[in-house]
Amino acid sequence: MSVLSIADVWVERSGLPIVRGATVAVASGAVTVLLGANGAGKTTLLEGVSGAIPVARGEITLGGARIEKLRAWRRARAGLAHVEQNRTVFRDLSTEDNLRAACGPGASVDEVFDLFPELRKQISAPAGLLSGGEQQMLVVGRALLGRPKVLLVDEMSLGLAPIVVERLVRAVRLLADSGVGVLLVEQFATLALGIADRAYVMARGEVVYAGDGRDLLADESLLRALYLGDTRV
Ligand SMILES: Nc1ncnc2c1ncn2[C@@H]1O[C@H](COP(=O)(O)OP(=O)(O)OP(=O)(O)O)[C@@H](O)[C@H]1O
Repeated sequence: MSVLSIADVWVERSGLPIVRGATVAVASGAVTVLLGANGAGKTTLLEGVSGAIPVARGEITLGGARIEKLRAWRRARAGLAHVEQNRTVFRDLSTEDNLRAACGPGASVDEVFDLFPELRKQISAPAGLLSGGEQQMLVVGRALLGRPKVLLVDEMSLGLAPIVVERLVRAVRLLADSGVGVLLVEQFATLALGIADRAYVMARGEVVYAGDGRDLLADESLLRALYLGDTRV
């Protein structure tokens, strides 16, 4: 049973259809990866789902309720968290205060420190002085403190060293194991598929593959063909 269901969703930018009829299902307690070449429409789809930009057509259901017409903050309140591509923290606030500002009812900053012990060591440091990887951990941590049902994560690896990306991807897997439904857009395809339950590939605004993450990981030529947008495979 999907906690987030995206059905035949179309999203436009400057009047052009960028996402064309995408259908994606995200289950609780699972990692669903969304792959595709640059410009395929992954970011646009996530922004349509979170409400950052409007959806032109289609249905989005979160926990059984339709959300595609709600404003972004209402979708967030309904349990949808969006970690956007350009990580932003309150640079002058400490690590701890960044987290406290994001704490939802019943949530504790210790949950984030348990997931990312390296942040505990920087508890009093201004967030602007953290490394890129630590700032990304903080962004993910802030999102989880809102107790989301679903976490949309857009290329958290941007500009980070592979070892740090691996660390973040493992943490995302743990979040899913705790019950959150994760939709992960990631340019490190094999790394993401390594923790994924289900995978989708987009090409030129359309979903061209939907299937088991492990199947795709095991079939490199299929993955390559999908990235090139060859929908005949
Ligand atoms: N404001 C805009 N007006 C028109 N087209 C746009 C606008 N913004 C983005 N696009 C186009 O939309 C397409 C999809 O972009 P999007 O960022 O969603 O792709 P993506 O799959 O996330 O790729 P990337 O990995 O590069 O972020 C691209 O071809 C891009 O040029």
